[in-house]
Amino acid sequence: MDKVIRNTKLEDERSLIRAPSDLIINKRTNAAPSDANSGESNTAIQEGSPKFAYILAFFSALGGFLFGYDTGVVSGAMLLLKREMNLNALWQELLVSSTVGAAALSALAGGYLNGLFGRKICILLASSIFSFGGIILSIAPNKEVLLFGRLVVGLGIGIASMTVPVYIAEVSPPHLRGQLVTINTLFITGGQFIASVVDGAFSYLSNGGWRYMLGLSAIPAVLQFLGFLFLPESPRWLLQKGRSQQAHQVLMHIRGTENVEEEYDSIKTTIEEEEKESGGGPVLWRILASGPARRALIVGCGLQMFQQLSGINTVMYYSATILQMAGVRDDRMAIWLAAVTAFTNFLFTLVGVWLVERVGRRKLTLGSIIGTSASLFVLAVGFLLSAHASPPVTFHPSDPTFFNSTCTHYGFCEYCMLDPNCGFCYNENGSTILNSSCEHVNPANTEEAASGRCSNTTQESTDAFWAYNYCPTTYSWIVLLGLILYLAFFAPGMGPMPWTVNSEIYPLWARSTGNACSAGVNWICNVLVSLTFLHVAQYLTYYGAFFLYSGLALLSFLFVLGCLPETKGLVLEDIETLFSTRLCTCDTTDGQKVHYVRVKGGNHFSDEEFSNRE
Ligand SMILES: O[C@H]1[C@H](O)[C@@H](O)[C@H](O)[C@@H](O)[C@H]1O
Repeated sequence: MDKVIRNTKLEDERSLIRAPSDLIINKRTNAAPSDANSGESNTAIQEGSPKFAYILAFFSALGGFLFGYDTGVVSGAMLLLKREMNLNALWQELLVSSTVGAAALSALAGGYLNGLFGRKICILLASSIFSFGGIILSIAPNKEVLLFGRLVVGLGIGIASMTVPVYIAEVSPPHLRGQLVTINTLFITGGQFIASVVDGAFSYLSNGGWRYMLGLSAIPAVLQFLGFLFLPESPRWLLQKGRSQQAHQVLMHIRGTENVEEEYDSIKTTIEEEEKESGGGPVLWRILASGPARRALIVGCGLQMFQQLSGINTVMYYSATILQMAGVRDDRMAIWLAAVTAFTNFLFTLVGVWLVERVGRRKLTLGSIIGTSASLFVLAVGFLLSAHASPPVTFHPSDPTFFNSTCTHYGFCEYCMLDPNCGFCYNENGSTILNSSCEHVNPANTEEAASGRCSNTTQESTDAFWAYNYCPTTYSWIVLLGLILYLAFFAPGMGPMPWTVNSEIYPLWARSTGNACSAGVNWICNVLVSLTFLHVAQYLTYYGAFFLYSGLALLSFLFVLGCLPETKGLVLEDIETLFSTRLCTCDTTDGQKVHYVRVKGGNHFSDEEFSNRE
C-alpha cells in the first residue's frame, strides 16, 4: 500500500509534520523550532559516542575481510596447487567457482536464518564456518577435501555478505550509517589486497605454500567470533521479536546515552505499524505484493546485478592474465602486479568511505558509473589496438605432430590466442617478433606447448617465449591505464554502493529477505560473468568483451538515474517512503518530495509508557 495513504490513515494515532526531504535530517539532528521536544534526543542521536559504533563496524566488517580474502586468495594458491596436485582445468574451475556458487546459495538461505536467529547469531555462525573452512583447507590431503573446504568457506561468505551490511546499518546512527556500511566494502577490498600480498609472499614456498595462503583466513575468523561473543544483537531485530527492554538497553549502550527515546519510539512505532499492515504468507510473497517493498527489491537487485555486469570480477580474478596481455611475462611479477591492482581497488574504496556522507549515494554511484564505463572503453580500445597490431604467424614447424592441429591454420596471434587449445610461440629481438608460430597447448599445463620449441624440455635452449591467452603487444600501456582507471572509478561507487543501499532501503520486516535476494543476485551474476569471461572473449574477442561491459555500465547509468533515490542521512524507518511512488519518477521530485516526520509525544507510545518501562 502507498505509504502516503497509509500515513494519512494513521493521522489520528500520531502527530505528523509534512516536511521536504532535505529537512528531515535537520529535524532529526538539529531540532527544528517546531520540534521543540525532540531537541535532546536528536542531539543524542547526533552526538552519542560513535566510538562504539566504529568498534561494532570493525568486528562486523571482519566478515567483509574474509569475503574478500577467500575470493581473492585462490588465484595465487591455484598456481601452486595445480602443479602440486596436478589439477586439470575442470578441477581448477571447480575450486574457484564452488566457493562463489556456495556463497550464492547461503546468501539466499541467510535471509531466513537472519529473521529467525538474529544478526548476531548469523555473524557468529559465519565466523565459525570460516574458521572451520580455513582449517580444512590448510590440512587438506587431496583435491576432494580441498573442494569440500572451498564449499564450506563459500557458505560462510554468503551468510556474512548479506548479514554484515544489515547489522551495521541497524546499529549505526543515521549520519554515520553510509560511512560505516561502506567500511564493510573497504574490508572486502582490503581482504582482496592482503590475499594478493599473501599470495605473492608464499608463492616462493613452492611446497605447501598454498596451505598457508588458504589457511590463514582462520585467524580473522576466530578474532571475529571472539569479538562478537561480547557484542550486542541489533536493537531493531530485538524489537521485532518483542524483546523491548533488551532492545532499549542495547540502544542506550550503542548510542552511549540514555536519551534514545525518540529513536526507540520511532523504530517501535514502525514495527507495530508494519505488523498491523502485513498480511500472512512468506516474506518474499509479501514483498512482491507491497508496492514500496517491491520497488526497493527491484532497485536493490538491479544495483547488485549491474555491479557484477560491469565486469569487476573479470578484472579482479583475471587481473594476472590481463596484465600478461599488457606484456608482463613473468608469473611472479604478474602476481605482484595483481597486488597493485587489488591495492588500487582498496585505496579508492577508501575514497568512497570518505565521499558517501558528503555527496550521497546517488551522485557517488552515478559519477562512478560514468568513469567505469569510460575506463572500460579505454580498456577495450587498448585491446582493439593490440589486436590490430597482432603479430602474424611467420614460422610453420615441420614437426608432423602439428599437421592435424587447428592451431596451424591461424595466420595471426590474435586468433591463435583466442583459441583455448592454442598458444603463440615466438622469439624476440628487441621489440621485433621473430619465428612466430601457433602451437597446441599442453592440456596438463597451459604454461607450455604440447611439443616443439615452446614445450618445457626445449624452451630454454631455443630462447622462445610462450604466450598463452595473450599476444605480445606495444599497446600494453593503454590496457594498464584502462585497468587502473577502471578500479579508481569503480571502487568508490559501484563497488560499495549496492551493498550500502541494500542495507537501508527495505522496511524492517523485509530487510533480511530483501538483502538475501539481492546478495544472491550479486553472487549468481558473479558466477555468470566470471565463468563466461573467457568464452565471451573467445566469441567477441577481448575488445568485444570490454565494449560489451562498457555498454552494460551505461545501461546501469540509466537504471540508477531513474530508480535510485537518495537515502543519505534519513533514519531507516523513513526510507520506505522514498519508494512510495512509481519507479523512474523518484528523481523528478528531488528536493520537493513530501515525507512525514514523527514527533515525540505524538506517537502512540507515550512518554509515560516509557517511564513505566524504565
Ligand atoms: O563490492 C565488492 C567489491 O567491489 C569487490 O572488489 C568485488 O570482488 C565484489 O564482487 C564486490 O561485490
